[in-house]
Amino acid sequence: MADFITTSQKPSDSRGSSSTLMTETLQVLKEIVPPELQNPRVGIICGSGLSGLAASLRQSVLVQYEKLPGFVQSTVPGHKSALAFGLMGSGAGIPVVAMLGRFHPYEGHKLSSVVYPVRVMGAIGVKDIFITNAAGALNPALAVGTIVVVHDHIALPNLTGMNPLLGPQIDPSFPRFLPISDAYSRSLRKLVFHAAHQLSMNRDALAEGTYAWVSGPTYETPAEGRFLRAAGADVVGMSTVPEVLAAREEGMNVLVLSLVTNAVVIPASYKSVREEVETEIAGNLIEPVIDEKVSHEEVLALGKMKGDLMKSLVAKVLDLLPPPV
Ligand SMILES: O=P(O)(O)O[C@@H]1C[C@H](O)[C@@H](CO)O1
Ligand code: HPA
Repeated sequence: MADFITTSQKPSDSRGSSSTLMTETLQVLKEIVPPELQNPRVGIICGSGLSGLAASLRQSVLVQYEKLPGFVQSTVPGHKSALAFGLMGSGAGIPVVAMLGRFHPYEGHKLSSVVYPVRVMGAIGVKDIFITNAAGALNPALAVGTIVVVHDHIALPNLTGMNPLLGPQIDPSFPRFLPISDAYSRSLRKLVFHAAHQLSMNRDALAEGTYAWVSGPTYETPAEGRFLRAAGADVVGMSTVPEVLAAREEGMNVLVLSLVTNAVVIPASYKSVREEVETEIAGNLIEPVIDEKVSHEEVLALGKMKGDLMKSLVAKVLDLLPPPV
Protein backbone atom coordinates (compact mmCIF):
# COMPACT_ATOMS: atom_id res chain seq x y z
CA MET A 1 0.00 0.00 0.00
CA ALA A 2 2.99 2.28 -0.31
CA ASP A 3 2.42 3.09 -3.96
CA PHE A 4 0.64 6.34 -3.26
CA ILE A 5 3.55 7.98 -1.50
CA THR A 6 6.38 7.00 -3.80
CA THR A 7 6.94 9.55 -6.51
CA SER A 8 9.84 7.92 -8.32
CA GLN A 9 7.84 5.02 -9.71
CA LYS A 10 7.14 4.42 -13.35
CA PRO A 11 3.49 4.89 -14.34
CA SER A 12 3.07 1.13 -14.53
CA ASP A 13 4.05 0.80 -10.87
CA SER A 14 2.29 3.74 -9.38
CA ARG A 15 -0.90 3.85 -11.42
CA GLY A 16 -1.09 0.32 -12.75
CA SER A 17 -2.05 1.52 -16.18
CA SER A 18 1.02 1.24 -18.34
CA SER A 19 -0.08 1.05 -21.92
CA THR A 20 1.52 -2.39 -22.31
CA LEU A 21 -0.44 -3.82 -19.40
CA MET A 22 -3.66 -2.25 -20.66
CA THR A 23 -3.04 -3.61 -24.16
CA GLU A 24 -2.60 -7.09 -22.69
CA THR A 25 -5.80 -6.83 -20.65
CA LEU A 26 -7.81 -5.57 -23.61
CA GLN A 27 -6.43 -8.37 -25.79
CA VAL A 28 -7.70 -11.03 -23.35
CA LEU A 29 -11.11 -9.38 -23.21
CA LYS A 30 -11.22 -9.31 -26.99
CA GLU A 31 -10.53 -13.03 -27.13
CA ILE A 32 -13.24 -13.97 -24.60
CA VAL A 33 -16.05 -11.43 -24.92
CA PRO A 34 -18.25 -11.50 -28.04
CA PRO A 35 -17.87 -8.36 -30.21
CA GLU A 36 -21.39 -7.05 -29.48
CA LEU A 37 -20.61 -6.93 -25.74
CA GLN A 38 -17.04 -5.64 -25.93
CA ASN A 39 -17.86 -1.94 -25.60
CA PRO A 40 -20.43 -1.59 -22.83
CA ARG A 41 -21.90 1.79 -22.16
CA VAL A 42 -22.42 1.15 -18.44
CA GLY A 43 -20.07 -0.23 -15.80
CA ILE A 44 -21.35 -1.61 -12.50
CA ILE A 45 -19.35 -2.32 -9.38
CA CYS A 46 -21.08 -4.70 -6.98
CA GLY A 47 -20.58 -3.99 -3.29
CA SER A 48 -20.39 -6.50 -0.44
CA GLY A 49 -23.13 -9.08 -0.84
CA LEU A 50 -24.48 -7.34 -3.94
CA SER A 51 -23.00 -9.42 -6.74
CA GLY A 52 -26.52 -10.75 -7.37
CA LEU A 53 -27.00 -7.41 -9.14
CA ALA A 54 -25.53 -8.98 -12.22
CA ALA A 55 -27.75 -12.08 -12.07
CA SER A 56 -30.19 -10.46 -14.46
CA LEU A 57 -27.60 -9.92 -17.19
CA ARG A 58 -28.69 -11.55 -20.43
CA GLN A 59 -26.31 -13.28 -22.86
CA SER A 60 -23.79 -12.92 -20.09
CA VAL A 61 -20.16 -13.89 -20.37
CA LEU A 62 -17.97 -14.22 -17.28
CA VAL A 63 -14.28 -13.41 -17.32
CA GLN A 64 -12.38 -14.54 -14.23
CA TYR A 65 -9.98 -11.93 -12.84
CA GLU A 66 -7.18 -14.50 -12.84
CA LYS A 67 -7.29 -14.44 -16.65
CA LEU A 68 -6.90 -10.67 -16.80
CA PRO A 69 -3.43 -9.11 -16.61
CA GLY A 70 -3.42 -6.31 -14.02
CA PHE A 71 -6.35 -7.72 -12.06
CA VAL A 72 -5.78 -9.01 -8.54
CA GLN A 73 -8.12 -11.30 -6.60
CA SER A 74 -10.98 -10.30 -4.38
CA THR A 75 -10.40 -11.88 -0.97
CA VAL A 76 -13.46 -10.61 0.90
CA PRO A 77 -16.47 -12.88 1.54
CA GLY A 78 -19.39 -11.61 -0.53
CA HIS A 79 -17.13 -10.58 -3.42
CA LYS A 80 -16.47 -12.75 -6.46
CA SER A 81 -13.43 -12.47 -8.71
CA ALA A 82 -15.00 -12.07 -12.13
CA LEU A 83 -16.23 -9.52 -14.62
CA ALA A 84 -19.63 -10.15 -16.19
CA PHE A 85 -20.46 -8.75 -19.62
CA GLY A 86 -24.07 -8.82 -20.81
CA LEU A 87 -27.27 -6.94 -21.50
CA MET A 88 -29.34 -5.40 -18.73
CA GLY A 89 -32.63 -3.49 -18.64
CA SER A 90 -35.85 -3.99 -20.52
CA GLY A 91 -36.30 -4.30 -24.28
CA ALA A 92 -33.11 -4.96 -26.17
CA GLY A 93 -31.19 -3.97 -23.03
CA ILE A 94 -28.00 -1.98 -22.64
CA PRO A 95 -24.55 -3.58 -22.79
CA VAL A 96 -22.97 -3.48 -19.36
CA VAL A 97 -19.88 -4.78 -17.65
CA ALA A 98 -20.14 -5.63 -13.97
CA MET A 99 -17.38 -6.25 -11.46
CA LEU A 100 -18.82 -9.04 -9.31
CA GLY A 101 -16.29 -8.24 -6.64
CA ARG A 102 -14.15 -5.23 -5.92
CA PHE A 103 -10.73 -4.67 -4.41
CA HIS A 104 -10.13 -2.81 -1.18
CA PRO A 105 -6.84 -1.28 0.01
CA TYR A 106 -7.26 -3.09 3.36
CA GLU A 107 -6.86 -6.42 1.54
CA GLY A 108 -3.29 -5.30 0.88
CA HIS A 109 -3.97 -4.24 -2.70
CA LYS A 110 -2.25 -1.14 -4.04
CA LEU A 111 -4.54 1.73 -4.88
CA SER A 112 -3.44 1.32 -8.50
CA SER A 113 -4.76 -2.26 -8.44
CA VAL A 114 -7.96 -1.17 -6.70
CA VAL A 115 -8.81 1.20 -9.55
CA TYR A 116 -7.33 -0.78 -12.46
CA PRO A 117 -10.73 -2.30 -13.41
CA VAL A 118 -12.14 1.23 -13.65
CA ARG A 119 -9.25 2.15 -15.98
CA VAL A 120 -10.17 -0.88 -18.09
CA MET A 121 -13.81 0.20 -18.14
CA GLY A 122 -12.63 3.61 -19.40
CA ALA A 123 -10.55 1.96 -22.10
CA ILE A 124 -13.48 -0.12 -23.41
CA GLY A 125 -15.76 2.89 -23.60
CA VAL A 126 -17.86 2.89 -20.42
CA LYS A 127 -19.62 6.26 -20.12
CA ASP A 128 -21.70 5.78 -16.97
CA ILE A 129 -20.50 3.90 -13.92
CA PHE A 130 -22.85 2.69 -11.18
CA ILE A 131 -20.91 1.97 -8.02
CA THR A 132 -22.62 0.16 -5.15
CA ASN A 133 -21.43 -0.54 -1.64
CA ALA A 134 -22.51 -1.65 1.78
CA ALA A 135 -22.17 1.08 4.40
CA GLY A 136 -22.83 1.85 8.04
CA ALA A 137 -25.28 4.61 8.92
CA LEU A 138 -23.91 7.56 10.84
CA ASN A 139 -27.05 9.61 10.36
CA PRO A 140 -29.63 8.29 12.86
CA ALA A 141 -32.41 9.09 10.39
CA LEU A 142 -31.16 6.35 8.06
CA ALA A 143 -32.73 2.99 8.82
CA VAL A 144 -30.95 -0.23 8.02
CA GLY A 145 -32.01 -1.24 4.52
CA THR A 146 -32.17 2.30 3.15
CA ILE A 147 -30.44 2.91 -0.16
CA VAL A 148 -28.49 6.17 -0.06
CA VAL A 149 -27.87 8.09 -3.28
CA VAL A 150 -24.45 9.53 -2.57
CA HIS A 151 -24.01 13.20 -3.46
CA ASP A 152 -20.65 13.93 -1.87
CA HIS A 153 -17.86 12.31 0.08
CA ILE A 154 -15.39 12.87 2.87
CA ALA A 155 -12.19 10.94 2.32
CA LEU A 156 -9.74 11.32 5.15
CA PRO A 157 -7.34 8.91 3.37
CA ASN A 158 -7.32 11.22 0.31
CA LEU A 159 -6.57 14.21 2.44
CA THR A 160 -3.62 12.44 4.02
CA GLY A 161 -1.84 11.04 1.00
CA MET A 162 -3.83 7.96 0.01
CA ASN A 163 -5.21 9.18 -3.29
CA PRO A 164 -5.23 6.89 -6.34
CA LEU A 165 -4.42 9.83 -8.61
CA LEU A 166 -1.10 10.56 -6.90
CA GLY A 167 1.86 9.94 -9.16
CA PRO A 168 2.80 10.58 -12.75
CA GLN A 169 -0.12 11.33 -15.04
CA ILE A 170 -1.11 8.19 -16.90
CA ASP A 171 -2.56 10.20 -19.76
CA PRO A 172 -1.33 13.69 -20.62
CA SER A 173 -4.88 14.65 -21.61
CA PHE A 174 -6.12 14.10 -18.03
CA PRO A 175 -6.17 17.18 -15.82
CA ARG A 176 -3.32 17.27 -13.31
CA PHE A 177 -5.64 18.83 -10.74
CA LEU A 178 -8.99 17.14 -11.10
CA PRO A 179 -11.94 19.10 -9.72
CA ILE A 180 -14.30 16.75 -7.92
CA SER A 181 -16.90 19.14 -6.53
CA ASP A 182 -19.26 17.67 -9.14
CA ALA A 183 -18.08 14.07 -8.87
CA TYR A 184 -21.56 12.62 -8.38
CA SER A 185 -23.66 13.17 -11.51
CA ARG A 186 -26.75 15.18 -10.71
CA SER A 187 -28.64 13.81 -13.70
CA LEU A 188 -27.91 10.20 -12.73
CA ARG A 189 -28.99 10.95 -9.16
CA LYS A 190 -32.25 12.39 -10.46
CA LEU A 191 -32.80 9.26 -12.56
CA VAL A 192 -32.61 7.15 -9.39
CA PHE A 193 -35.48 9.09 -7.83
CA HIS A 194 -37.49 8.83 -11.06
CA ALA A 195 -36.76 5.12 -11.12
CA ALA A 196 -37.85 4.72 -7.48
CA HIS A 197 -41.08 6.54 -8.29
CA GLN A 198 -41.76 4.28 -11.25
CA LEU A 199 -41.12 1.24 -9.06
CA SER A 200 -43.51 2.64 -6.43
CA MET A 201 -40.76 2.40 -3.84
CA ASN A 202 -41.56 3.63 -0.38
CA ARG A 203 -40.24 7.20 0.05
CA ASP A 204 -38.15 6.16 3.07
CA ALA A 205 -36.44 3.40 1.12
CA LEU A 206 -34.26 5.96 -0.65
CA ALA A 207 -32.29 8.87 0.78
CA GLU A 208 -29.48 11.23 -0.22
CA GLY A 209 -26.24 11.59 1.67
CA THR A 210 -22.51 12.00 2.05
CA TYR A 211 -20.24 8.92 2.15
CA ALA A 212 -17.18 8.87 4.39
CA TRP A 213 -14.37 6.68 3.12
CA VAL A 214 -12.20 5.02 5.74
CA SER A 215 -9.49 2.47 5.07
CA GLY A 216 -10.87 -0.23 7.38
CA PRO A 217 -10.65 -3.14 8.01
CA THR A 218 -11.64 -2.20 11.55
CA TYR A 219 -15.13 -0.82 11.96
CA GLU A 220 -15.39 2.55 13.64
CA THR A 221 -15.11 3.23 17.33
CA PRO A 222 -18.03 5.23 18.79
CA ALA A 223 -15.76 8.30 18.95
CA GLU A 224 -14.78 7.90 15.29
CA GLY A 225 -18.44 7.53 14.40
CA ARG A 226 -19.28 10.75 16.23
CA PHE A 227 -16.34 12.49 14.55
CA LEU A 228 -17.42 11.49 11.04
CA ARG A 229 -21.03 12.40 11.77
CA ALA A 230 -19.97 15.79 13.12
CA ALA A 231 -17.97 16.31 9.93
CA GLY A 232 -21.15 15.87 7.91
CA ALA A 233 -21.08 12.25 6.77
CA ASP A 234 -24.28 10.22 6.61
CA VAL A 235 -22.78 6.81 5.89
CA VAL A 236 -19.34 5.26 6.21
CA GLY A 237 -17.63 2.54 4.22
CA MET A 238 -14.28 1.11 3.14
CA SER A 239 -14.42 1.41 -0.65
CA THR A 240 -15.84 3.41 -3.55
CA VAL A 241 -13.98 6.73 -3.33
CA PRO A 242 -10.83 5.52 -5.15
CA GLU A 243 -13.09 4.14 -7.90
CA VAL A 244 -15.00 7.42 -8.09
CA LEU A 245 -11.78 9.40 -8.53
CA ALA A 246 -10.44 7.13 -11.26
CA ALA A 247 -13.81 7.13 -13.02
CA ARG A 248 -13.97 10.92 -12.96
CA GLU A 249 -10.44 11.12 -14.31
CA GLU A 250 -11.54 8.78 -17.11
CA GLY A 251 -14.42 11.16 -17.84
CA MET A 252 -17.26 8.87 -16.73
CA ASN A 253 -20.55 9.96 -15.18
CA VAL A 254 -20.65 8.52 -11.67
CA LEU A 255 -23.56 7.19 -9.65
CA VAL A 256 -22.99 5.76 -6.17
CA LEU A 257 -25.62 3.81 -4.26
CA SER A 258 -24.87 2.82 -0.68
CA LEU A 259 -26.96 0.17 1.01
CA VAL A 260 -27.19 0.83 4.74
CA THR A 261 -26.39 -2.55 6.25
CA ASN A 262 -25.93 -1.51 9.88
CA ALA A 263 -26.02 1.46 12.17
CA VAL A 264 -22.64 2.67 13.37
CA VAL A 265 -22.80 2.46 17.13
CA ILE A 266 -22.79 6.05 18.34
CA PRO A 267 -24.36 6.13 21.79
CA ALA A 268 -25.66 9.63 22.56
CA SER A 269 -23.88 9.51 25.87
CA TYR A 270 -21.61 7.00 27.53
CA LYS A 271 -22.75 5.10 30.55
CA SER A 272 -20.17 6.27 33.01
CA VAL A 273 -18.28 3.44 34.69
CA ARG A 274 -17.90 5.56 37.84
CA GLU A 275 -21.67 6.07 38.05
CA GLU A 276 -22.23 2.37 37.50
CA VAL A 277 -19.84 1.46 40.35
CA GLU A 278 -21.40 4.07 42.64
CA THR A 279 -24.83 2.62 41.86
CA GLU A 280 -23.57 -0.89 42.65
CA ILE A 281 -22.02 0.27 45.95
CA ALA A 282 -25.27 1.93 46.90
CA GLY A 283 -26.92 -1.44 46.32
CA ASN A 284 -29.18 -0.16 43.55
CA LEU A 285 -30.02 -1.98 40.35
CA ILE A 286 -27.99 -1.06 37.28
CA GLU A 287 -29.29 -1.11 33.74
CA PRO A 288 -27.27 -3.58 31.66
CA VAL A 289 -25.08 -2.00 28.99
CA ILE A 290 -26.08 -3.42 25.63
CA ASP A 291 -22.97 -4.41 23.74
CA GLU A 292 -23.80 -3.87 20.05
CA LYS A 293 -21.22 -4.91 17.50
CA VAL A 294 -21.31 -4.83 13.74
CA SER A 295 -20.14 -7.87 11.79
CA HIS A 296 -19.46 -8.59 8.13
CA GLU A 297 -21.99 -11.45 8.37
CA GLU A 298 -24.65 -8.88 9.24
CA VAL A 299 -23.51 -6.73 6.31
CA LEU A 300 -23.78 -9.67 3.91
CA ALA A 301 -27.16 -10.74 5.26
CA LEU A 302 -28.56 -7.28 4.58
CA GLY A 303 -27.05 -7.31 1.10
CA LYS A 304 -28.85 -10.58 0.45
CA MET A 305 -32.12 -9.24 1.82
CA LYS A 306 -32.03 -6.01 -0.20
CA GLY A 307 -30.20 -7.31 -3.26
CA ASP A 308 -33.35 -7.62 -5.35
CA LEU A 309 -34.42 -4.07 -4.57
CA MET A 310 -30.99 -2.75 -5.56
CA LYS A 311 -31.14 -4.83 -8.75
CA SER A 312 -34.58 -3.50 -9.76
CA LEU A 313 -33.47 0.05 -9.06
CA VAL A 314 -30.31 -0.26 -11.13
CA ALA A 315 -32.21 -1.94 -13.97
CA LYS A 316 -34.83 0.83 -13.96
CA VAL A 317 -32.17 3.54 -14.00
CA LEU A 318 -30.66 1.80 -17.03
CA ASP A 319 -34.05 1.95 -18.74
CA LEU A 320 -34.24 5.66 -18.07
CA LEU A 321 -30.78 6.54 -19.39
CA PRO A 322 -31.03 8.99 -22.27
CA PRO A 323 -29.87 7.62 -25.62
CA PRO A 324 -26.13 8.02 -26.17
CA VAL A 325 -25.13 11.23 -27.97
O1 LIG B 1 -17.12 -3.41 -0.84
P1 LIG B 1 -18.05 -2.72 0.12
O2 LIG B 1 -17.68 -1.31 0.37
O3 LIG B 1 -19.49 -2.87 -0.30
O4 LIG B 1 -17.89 -3.53 1.48
C1 LIG B 1 -18.14 -3.04 2.79
C2 LIG B 1 -16.90 -2.37 3.35
C3 LIG B 1 -16.07 -3.56 3.78
O5 LIG B 1 -15.41 -4.09 2.67
C4 LIG B 1 -17.08 -4.54 4.26
C5 LIG B 1 -17.29 -4.44 5.73
O6 LIG B 1 -18.34 -5.25 6.17
O7 LIG B 1 -18.32 -4.20 3.60
N1 HPA C 1 -18.27 0.87 8.69
C1 HPA C 1 -17.43 0.80 7.64
N2 HPA C 1 -17.70 0.08 6.56
C2 HPA C 1 -18.85 -0.60 6.53
C3 HPA C 1 -19.76 -0.56 7.59
C4 HPA C 1 -19.45 0.21 8.74
O1 HPA C 1 -20.21 0.28 9.71
N3 HPA C 1 -20.82 -1.35 7.25
C5 HPA C 1 -20.54 -1.82 6.01
N4 HPA C 1 -19.36 -1.38 5.58
